[in-house]
Amino acid sequence: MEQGRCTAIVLAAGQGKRMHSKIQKQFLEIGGKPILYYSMECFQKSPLIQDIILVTGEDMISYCQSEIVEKYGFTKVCKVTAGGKERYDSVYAGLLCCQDTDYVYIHDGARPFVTEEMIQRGYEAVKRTNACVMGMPSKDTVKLADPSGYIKETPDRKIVWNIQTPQIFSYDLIRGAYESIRKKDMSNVTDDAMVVEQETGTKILLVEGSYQNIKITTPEDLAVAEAFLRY
Ligand SMILES: Nc1ccn([C@@H]2O[C@H](COP(=O)(O)OP(=O)(O)OP(=O)(O)O)[C@@H](O)[C@H]2O)c(=O)n1
Ligand SMILES: C[C@](O)(CO)[C@H](O)COP(=O)(O)O
Repeated sequence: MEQGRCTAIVLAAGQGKRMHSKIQKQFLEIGGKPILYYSMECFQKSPLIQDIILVTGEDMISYCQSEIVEKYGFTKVCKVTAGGKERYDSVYAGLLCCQDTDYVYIHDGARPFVTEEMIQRGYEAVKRTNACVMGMPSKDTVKLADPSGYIKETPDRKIVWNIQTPQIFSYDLIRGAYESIRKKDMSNVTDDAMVVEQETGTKILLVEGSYQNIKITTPEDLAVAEAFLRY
């Protein structure tokens, strides 16, 4: 069976405000290498991925080119491009750079623990469904709050998942969904699945990621990440 062409869009244009560090978190080091290095390395190694588009801040493009792409030999990178103010602006910038691709893996550069097995699981799922996202069943009980901070509802934990990246879609589907939603208010959009949910009738499959596939967001996540590297 012919293999579909896959492009990874790796997002590294965020400011990392919740990390409170001088350097944007994706460039902070864990295990002696930038956080961004680890997911780039995984997509570089995966035989399923043909191209990588790295999205970063306008002022970090030349740094990424020399200190990430060239330094670590990420030969699959076909474009380092400027992102936008919000995550969804950066995703859209990445989508505009895709060429002749069948599937896109949209991945947070702040999630260093993506694995080749996850990329494989995502590929098998997206070929069947056109849309899938990595996640894990919630280990905690989840409450929905009312505007005053009281519990409004407790969803059945058996159907609650915490969502991760990569989020994987057929290119035409995600590009069309983004084109359509960009004309509207996007302020509630926090992941790519939401764009497909809101703009299309496509059912999106939940695929097991891993409990290690954390998004490095706040300072204590750095200690957890260092521990995972030694694990
Ligand atoms: N305008 C943006 C915002 C986020 N991201 C990327 O999207 C991923 C997930 O976003 P998040 O963890 O929220 O990163 P930041 O926006 O950098 O963090 P914060 O919200 O704390 O500022 C990160 O890899 C981040 O670099 C991006 O490419 N462009
Ligand atoms: C896409 C995401 O990583 C899924 O959990 C998450 O929604 C990104 O949110 P953030 O506020 O941009 O970190």
